[in-house]
Amino acid sequence: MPQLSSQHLKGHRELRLAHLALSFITMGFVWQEGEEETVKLLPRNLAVPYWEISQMLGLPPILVHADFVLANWKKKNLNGNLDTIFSLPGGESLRGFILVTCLVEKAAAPGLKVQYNSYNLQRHRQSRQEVTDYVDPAIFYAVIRIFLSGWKDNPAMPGGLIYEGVSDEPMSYSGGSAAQSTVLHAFDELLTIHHSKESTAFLHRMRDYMPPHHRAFIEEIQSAPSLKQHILSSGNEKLRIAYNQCVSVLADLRTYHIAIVTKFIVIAAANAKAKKGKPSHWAGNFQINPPSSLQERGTGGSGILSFLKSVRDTTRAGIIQG
Ligand code: HEM
Repeated sequence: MPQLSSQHLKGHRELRLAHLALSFITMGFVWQEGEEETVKLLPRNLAVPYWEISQMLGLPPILVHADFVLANWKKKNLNGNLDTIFSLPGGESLRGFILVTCLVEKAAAPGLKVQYNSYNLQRHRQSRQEVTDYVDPAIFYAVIRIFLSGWKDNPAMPGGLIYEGVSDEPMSYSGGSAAQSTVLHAFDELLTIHHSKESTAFLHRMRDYMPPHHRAFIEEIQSAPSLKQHILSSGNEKLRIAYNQCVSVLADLRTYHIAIVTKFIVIAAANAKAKKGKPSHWAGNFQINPPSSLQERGTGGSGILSFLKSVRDTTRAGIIQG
């Protein structure tokens, strides 16, 4: 592959498309042999343009949620049906995972506009239910997940990755995760939800994987006068009830997400372990060979269930008592 030049790219859209393309090529290159034969060096013909484009966009040189989901869709036909632009192994399940997550983002958009209310969060929850319809947990666990993994806090790549022609020192970056989605960060800030120190540290680190203007949007909500404080000092019962509804639905959404993660990771891990080495060790066309380094951790690198439960519980603790 010749070394690509980033000089001819014009405007934000072309840069985002280039980041998306190089991210998919990089994840495919790094994880093509599974977790056993991981590479230690990204060749310069890939690393140099990837680094330059990432610098221009203020994004890290790894696949992020803003690539994988937010930029990776196109209209399939005039009816507006969607398709992904780039793919990795995982077939229809991968397509379902990307597009359903994309629809969850879309469902959240009205909630991020001024008419913030619990109805929008309900819609957010409904669209998430489709993950179970379109994504096979066995394929998600054994085939898709590894390609979203990063080279930070990952025992399969403890030394990170050298970006040849950029630096001689290896660099470490977390993998793609919906924890990098702006949506729940924005809801948390709007409702003044305080998570534990450890969870906050992880979630704030995930903000470094967002496009800079997404991060700025969250910070702007954070620095604005507190909605919760206003409700508390107003003594207005209707406002308190409306606020509490929002907090409850956000906590319910997180409970639902925990159920999804249990199905797609915890139960899928147990099933994969039980089948290991057996001839039935196939899901559709894909052989089940799940990465062991990801058994306990999310692709973003978190210790999964304790983190998700803590975040759900601190959300619920935001309720204003009457
Ligand atoms: C098969 C479906 C899904 C699985 C297996 C899954 C798994 C996970 C895992 C393991 C984490 C922990 C962070 C990490 O280390 O990556 C996480 C966090 C998170 N996920 Fe998902 N996820 C799924 C679908 C979604 C969807 C559709 C969304 C919606 C945009 C979403 C939003 C989030 C958010 C916002 C967090 C951060 C924790 C929080 O704020 O509650 N996830 N997910």
